[in-house]
Amino acid sequence: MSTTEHAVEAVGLVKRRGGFTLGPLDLRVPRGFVTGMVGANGSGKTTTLRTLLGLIRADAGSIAMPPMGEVGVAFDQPFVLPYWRVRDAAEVYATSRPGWDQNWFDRLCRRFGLRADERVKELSRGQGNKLMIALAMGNHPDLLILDEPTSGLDPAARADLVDLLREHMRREEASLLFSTHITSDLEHFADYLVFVDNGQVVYSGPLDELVESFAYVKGALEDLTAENTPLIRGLRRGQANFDGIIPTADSAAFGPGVHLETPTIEQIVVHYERRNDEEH
Ligand SMILES: Nc1ncnc2c1ncn2[C@@H]1O[C@H](COP(=O)(O)OP(=O)(O)OP(=O)(O)O)[C@@H](O)[C@H]1O
Repeated sequence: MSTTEHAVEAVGLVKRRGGFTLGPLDLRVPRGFVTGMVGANGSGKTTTLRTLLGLIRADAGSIAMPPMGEVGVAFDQPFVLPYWRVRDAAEVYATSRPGWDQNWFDRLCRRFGLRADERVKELSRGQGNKLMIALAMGNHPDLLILDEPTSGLDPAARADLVDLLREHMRREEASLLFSTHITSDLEHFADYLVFVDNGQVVYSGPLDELVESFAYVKGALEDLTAENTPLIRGLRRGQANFDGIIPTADSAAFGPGVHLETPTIEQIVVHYERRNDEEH
């Protein structure tokens, strides 16, 4: 086991796909913590994860991470064949994953409501996701990389998955990197955040620091001035009011009538990604 403080470290990573370029970007996943990855559709989250894992080849950059057999991986496009039964998928994984724990996999299947004799092609999208997660976790990997693990899951199943991942993370060495569009999955769960926008990492660091560095601002249109308007990211003007986010350091530029509050992650992501009204 490596003693470095990062479970994954990529430097100067570049991947070109059609007209899209990912990077150059640096990415570090702290060992022993939960790192969430957010970004708009097409911003490059899946490309980043696949490139880190060597599933697609990087055009430039260096990547340090454990060997594939020791990493638990789940993508929304399954690595399993449609005519396999759940138990066949487990057999294949058992031969390629050091430390495969069949009892643990069976327990995960029971928890997820998956039957060993069910065929992969007969699973719903959510059940397919659960199977991929059970397979990914079947050998208690130190590093889990999950691409949108909660998509397609109903609210109870989502909450249960987050609980399961929390239990997994109690192990000292466990590290988790996962992408999501459901920012509420990150609240009270992720320690670090990687925010990808148009192929670039625009933030990578502690989640708390990101939340503290922005304020959600809401006020009447007459409170907007030539000085404070350019400070607002994702400015949205309604009939009488506006909202957006600003760097916390710029709070003093807004008068007492303007309401400032700690933003949710969703507010940061939504306002960061949206263009200001006048740019539409
Ligand atoms: N197989 C491919 N060939 C060419 N271009 C691709 C391929 N897959 C993805 N792309 C392009 O790479 C870009 C990033 O896609 P990617 O799937 O990484 O985004 P994402 O952030 O995971 O999006 P989403 O949230 O919708 O899953 C997109 O613009 C897409 O068009």
